[in-house]
Parts: sequence; C-alpha cells; structure tokens
Amino acid sequence: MINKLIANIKKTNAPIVVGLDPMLNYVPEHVQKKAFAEYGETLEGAAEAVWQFNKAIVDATYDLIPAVKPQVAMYEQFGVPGMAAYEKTVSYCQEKGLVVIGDIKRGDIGSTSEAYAVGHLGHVQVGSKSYAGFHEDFATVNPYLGSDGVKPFIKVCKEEKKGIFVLVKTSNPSSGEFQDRIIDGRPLYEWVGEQVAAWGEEHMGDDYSYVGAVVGATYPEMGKVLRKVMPKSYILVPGYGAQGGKGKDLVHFFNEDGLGAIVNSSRGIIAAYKQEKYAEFGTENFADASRAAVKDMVEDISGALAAAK
Ligand SMILES: O=c1ccn([C@@H]2O[C@H](COP(=O)(O)O)[C@@H](O)[C@H]2O)c(=O)[nH]1
Repeated sequence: MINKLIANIKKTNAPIVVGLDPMLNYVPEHVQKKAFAEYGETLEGAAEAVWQFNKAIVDATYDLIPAVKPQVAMYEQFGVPGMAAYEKTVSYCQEKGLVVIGDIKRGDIGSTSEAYAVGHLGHVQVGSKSYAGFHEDFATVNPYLGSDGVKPFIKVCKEEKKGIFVLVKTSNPSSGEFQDRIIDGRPLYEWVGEQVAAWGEEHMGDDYSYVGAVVGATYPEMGKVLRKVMPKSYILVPGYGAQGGKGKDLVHFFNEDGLGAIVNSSRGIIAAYKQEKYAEFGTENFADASRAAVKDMVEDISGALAAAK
C-alpha cells in the first residue's frame, strides 16, 4: 500500500490527504433535511446525512487527491449506523482509487491490538470463512503501550501489504506534556521516532517503509528533526489549515526526493463552504468549495516546496 500511496501522490502531484471528519454541523442543512425526511432525526438519519456529505465531497475531489483520512470518532458518535457509514465511506473511496487512512488511533495490550489490527486492516476468521471488517489501507496507531501494542499491527500489515502511521509528535497544543519530556537527554518523541524507523527497516516497500509516523504541522522544527530520524518513514502531517499549519512550515517534513510526507486537512476542506474565501459557492455547492480548497492547498504546499529548492 505504501507503493500505491506514493504512486497516487506522483499521479496527482498532490502530497495531501482530505480528512473526512463529518461533524453533523458541517453537513449543509439541505443534506440533513433530505436524510431526516427518509430516516427521521435518528442515528440512521445522521449516518445517512454524513454518508451523502462524504460522497459529494469525494465525487468532487477524487481526481485531484491521492488519499483520504476518515476520522473514526466522527462516525462512532452515531453508534452502529455511524460505523456502517464509516465502512461505506471506506469502500466508496477505494472504488474511486483512493488510498484510505483510517484515523483510528488504536493500541492496547498485544492480544487486543491484534483484534484491532485484524478488524481494521486484516481478515477475521469465522468458521471456514474470512472477512475484512473495515478494510482500510492504513491505520493510525498509538504507541503508548509500547511494542506489544504496535507489533500486532505490523504483523497484519506484512500479511496484507498495508501500513500504519504511529503517533510520534501530535499537533495539539498539549502534546508536549508527555511527548516533549526529556529522557536520557532527548525528547520522548525522538525516542518514538527512532523506534518507528527501526520497525520500518524490517518492513520496506520499494523506497519507503510500511511503518510511517504522525507528526503535526504545528511543530515544524520538530518535524525537521524527525524527518532525519526516520528517513524511510512516510510522515502523515495533520494540523494544516484549521489548526494553523501552512505550506511554508512544511518543507522540512519532505525528503530531497520531494516525497516522504502527506499533509492532512479536514475542516479546511470539508467545511470550506463556510469560509468567507469560498462563500461565492454557496451552501448548495459545498462540494465545489471543497474542490477549490483542495486546489489552493496543493498550490500552497507545492509552491512552498518549489521555493525551497
Ligand atoms: O496529531 C494529530 C493526529 C491526528 N489528528 C487528526 O487530524 C485531523 C485534523 O483535522 P483538522 O480539521 O484539519 O484540524 C483530525 O481528524 C484529528 O483527529 C490531528 O489533528 N493531530
């Protein structure tokens, strides 16, 4: 899958991910109304609204982008119907040729991590049959439990040729409370980055490893250091747009080959129609506003990379 991700990035010339994080208040009223008319103001109605919203955005952007990142929490909040909408979204994006990064942030004791890995990236055996539950191409993994919690994911990735992005330095304001703690002279995020590189060495695609890292756009100096610590790991970079990250902050997340990083924006793309900059599209044409926002994001990042050469 890392090879497919890179092929998609090269094909679209767009090192970006559209985050499918559909809070109900981002879904335009006319989409909600239609879903509620059919299913009522129920979890099913909310899930239908979310699914129709996602579909419109994917239809309007899939030719411009290599990948999407649905955030599972946004679906889980709508219970079982929400999780059905999550799976439907994953399937639809894959049909459109997109790589799907499930932002699930899982990690537990070994046996439990194994079940998460099987459910999201692998196949579960039921008698003589086997099923792929959520079948994302990549998943995000929380390494706080140590290698016991991560290795089951790597095992499944190896079997299925899929990948993971391990949380190394997250984009949120309080991420430093634990992640920046100095241990034996170096911050914890560097220790985790080093371990990501070591896990990745044993699980290589053609040029990059199956084991990537999450590093927030909001910490560009740390991104620069971590790029060097994990030269063969792809970095998933959240924090662009709504959290303040800009193209010019991101050049050091990339390698000399112009690869090595993929930048996520969720609210900045899916709720673009709410921004003044894209107001001309109107609520009815929310998906066209998302398309324009994708183009602007690609231009911002590509422009910054070209200027840095
Ligand atoms: O360090 C992290 C890790 C994950 N995220 C996730 O990315 C998106 C960001 O959404 P925006 O609307 O573009 O801010 C969201 O799904 C987070 O859970 C992150 O922000 N930072």
